[in-house]
Amino acid sequence: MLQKITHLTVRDVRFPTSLEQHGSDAMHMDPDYSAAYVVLDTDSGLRGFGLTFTLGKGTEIVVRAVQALAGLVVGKSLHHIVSNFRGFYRLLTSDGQMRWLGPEKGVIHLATAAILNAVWDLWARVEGKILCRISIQDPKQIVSCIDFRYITDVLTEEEALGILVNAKEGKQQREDLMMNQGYPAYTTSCAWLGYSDQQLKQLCTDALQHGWTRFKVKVGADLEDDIRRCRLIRQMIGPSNTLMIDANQRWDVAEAISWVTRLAEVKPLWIEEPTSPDDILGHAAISKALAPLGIGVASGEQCHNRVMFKQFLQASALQFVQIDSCRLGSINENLAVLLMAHKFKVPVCPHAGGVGLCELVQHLILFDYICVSADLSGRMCEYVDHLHEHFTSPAVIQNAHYLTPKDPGYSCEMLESSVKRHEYPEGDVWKLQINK
Ligand SMILES: C[C@H](O)[C@@H](O)[C@@H](O)[C@H](O)C(=O)O
Ligand SMILES: [Mg+2]
Repeated sequence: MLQKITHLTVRDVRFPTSLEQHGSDAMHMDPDYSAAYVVLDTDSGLRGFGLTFTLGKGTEIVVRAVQALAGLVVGKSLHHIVSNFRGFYRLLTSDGQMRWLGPEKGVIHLATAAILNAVWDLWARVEGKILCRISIQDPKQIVSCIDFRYITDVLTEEEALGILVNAKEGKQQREDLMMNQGYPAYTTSCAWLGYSDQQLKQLCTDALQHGWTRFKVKVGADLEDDIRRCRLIRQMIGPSNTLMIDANQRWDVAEAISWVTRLAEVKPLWIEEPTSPDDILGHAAISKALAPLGIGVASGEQCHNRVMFKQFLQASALQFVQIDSCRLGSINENLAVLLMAHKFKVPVCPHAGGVGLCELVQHLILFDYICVSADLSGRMCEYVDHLHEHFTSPAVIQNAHYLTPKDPGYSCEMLESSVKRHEYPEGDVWKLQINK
């Protein structure tokens, strides 16, 4: 069976997380974690599920962008797509008219991610495997999914293949380790910017009891508040646990350096998104200034494509690469970034949280460890404890590690009942909000 894609559905699904300021940071004070949620139907009856993450308003624009791309997908067979996955990636990203809307950035790229995530999910389901196991199979197949256009000055197809072939050694032990112990995670759930000190303390106490050892705190709106909150959390977690801070692009370059210098006393491992996500040289300047303080720079959740990541790496502007499963063009583009990060010896610590991001990115980080980096030092994947109950195969955390997923696919199928209730604006949850 060729698994012909007969239909694409896309829905606007929003969760009112802003009501309790979950997810709030110095630039996004009231996010409603949302998704453009894609379902692909096939003639075999099997379906593929994918999504891209948004913050509420504007999700309808991403939905329209997915609809605009749908004609490139419907009617194709999965067999046809995956036998030339690079070509299919290009088809979606290089349409002679629609590429003007990007290229490979912004709404059109988020839409591409949602569709491609669903295609990867379908592929894994057809093979009856969890997603990361699909890509673990054969290095040649992996590189055939990557579009090397614009990055061959840093990574050629042959080099990529070399990295994957070299990493074959010890693969079984790494797979076993992931099965038994899982992938190390950190939590961002304790210290969103809108949380009170009391809430922060309570959540931190609970997290410590559950075995968390790595914590991220939102900063950037008010320096005195940041000093107080960071001292509080450092005091609670003690000197040997890990603390990271995240400013979500709030500062100019000089301001970032002076602000973070004031926070150096709490010994953060990294400052995340100190300034505009497009300012590669700005990040390089900040990295250079903070290196003597032992603070690295992390970014990636709004780094819009592999070309940007290439330049960040070339300019030594990042010490931690934060791939995102919905910002880049799905697994195809993330594979390119994982391989470039490996070449530059920069650890990958993915962005997750939101809605569905933990479910998706856990597959990518497993792939990274098993097939590319073979290394866990300095590496961890973000975890946020919200909205997992809406998925049919939610990410599972045990002892602050992501356990290897079990069900075939890419783990982002939502419960139909949840989708119905949260569909915007006609779902019950929103009808209630709107009528308040
Ligand atoms: C608006 C969102 O919650 C962001 O604050 C979040 O993705 C954050 O930057 C993170 O690193 O988890
Ligand atoms: Mg962040």
